[in-house]
Amino acid sequence: MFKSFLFFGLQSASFVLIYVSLSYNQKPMLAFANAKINLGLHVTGKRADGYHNLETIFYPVKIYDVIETLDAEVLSCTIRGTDIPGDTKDNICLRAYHLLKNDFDLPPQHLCLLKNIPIGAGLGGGSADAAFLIKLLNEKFRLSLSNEQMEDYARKLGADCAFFIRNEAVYAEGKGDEFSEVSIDLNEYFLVLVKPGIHVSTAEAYDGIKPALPVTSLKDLIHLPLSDWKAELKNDFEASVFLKYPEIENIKNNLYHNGAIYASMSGSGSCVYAIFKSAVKLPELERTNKVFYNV
Ligand SMILES: C[C@](O)(CO)[C@H](O)COP(=O)(O)OP(=O)(O)OC[C@H]1O[C@@H](n2ccc(N)nc2=O)[C@H](O)[C@@H]1O
Ligand SMILES: Nc1ncnc2c1ncn2[C@@H]1O[C@H](COP(=O)(O)OP(=O)(O)OP(=O)(O)O)[C@@H](O)[C@H]1O
Repeated sequence: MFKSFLFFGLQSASFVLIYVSLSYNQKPMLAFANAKINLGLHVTGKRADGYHNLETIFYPVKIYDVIETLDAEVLSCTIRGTDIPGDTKDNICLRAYHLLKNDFDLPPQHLCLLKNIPIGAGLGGGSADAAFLIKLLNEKFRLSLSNEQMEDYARKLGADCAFFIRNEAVYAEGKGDEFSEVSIDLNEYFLVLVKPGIHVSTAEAYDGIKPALPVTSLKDLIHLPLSDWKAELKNDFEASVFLKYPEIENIKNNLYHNGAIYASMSGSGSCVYAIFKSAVKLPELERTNKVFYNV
């Protein structure tokens, strides 16, 4: 029910954006920026630049923001949907525009963002918006940037932003922006995301971590059968975040109780995802959380 409502909402919003574009006599330039989850996450060391080294598998999931860019007299940005904390002028979409504008003669744009991906959830929503806008501007203004060049721009905006340029499952290391191929496909499973009403700050979550080298790298662990992931695949953020917010651990336990093959917090939280063999309905979790089915 929620999913069809969401689908209808996104569809109608897209039609409105397309209608606005056409009435301005412009080709509609829309992007659907999806979220990600982390399949395992090891924080392996503290870096001299204040960031942390990590290893993780990024996996794209089907929850979307919608972004449109329109020619305009002056640069502006409108946000609809979920409220984003902070000032609109600091939105990462505007930062992405300015980054490209430094190197290319871009005309002013009106950026429209329909925000749907939960914020402070470990789903990389802000990073996705920025990466998809870079791809959109590259296409609209025929900048001829390669994926590598767009990844270099994205890296400047956020540690996990570069992933969304290619937007395929990858093994990531370094700050989360150095990639190698990994062959993983969860299409035959039913993925569920649970977002409690808790906002976890990424910087704070990193502060709560004591980095350590893993006994076995995720590069190897990820090839274990899915049934072994529960015992082997860990997210290092869980210990400190669960201590502060036991509700998040309860969600993970509830998902296992309901038959999940694997459940984990994504990134620095607060979102928890679960992999099921087939479709499920979780009314108990829906009472106090936002639940996204079949993502
Ligand atoms: C937790 C993850 O979602 C896992 O995928 C990401 O590492 C977060 O990446 P992100 O949101 O793109 O992070 P950024 O916006 O670049 O950084 C936010 C803050 O998180 C901390 N940070 C982030 C990434 C990283 N590898 N080490 C860090 O210590 C830093 O304090 C930084 O100031
Ligand atoms: N377009 C945007 N969408 C979401 N957040 C944005 C955006 N632009 C700026 N921000 C700021 O970024 C912060 C969180 O971003 P984001 O949603 O990427 O974090 P997250 O859900 O913790 O994911 P992750 O840590 O995995 O990147 C918000 O507090 C908000 O102030």
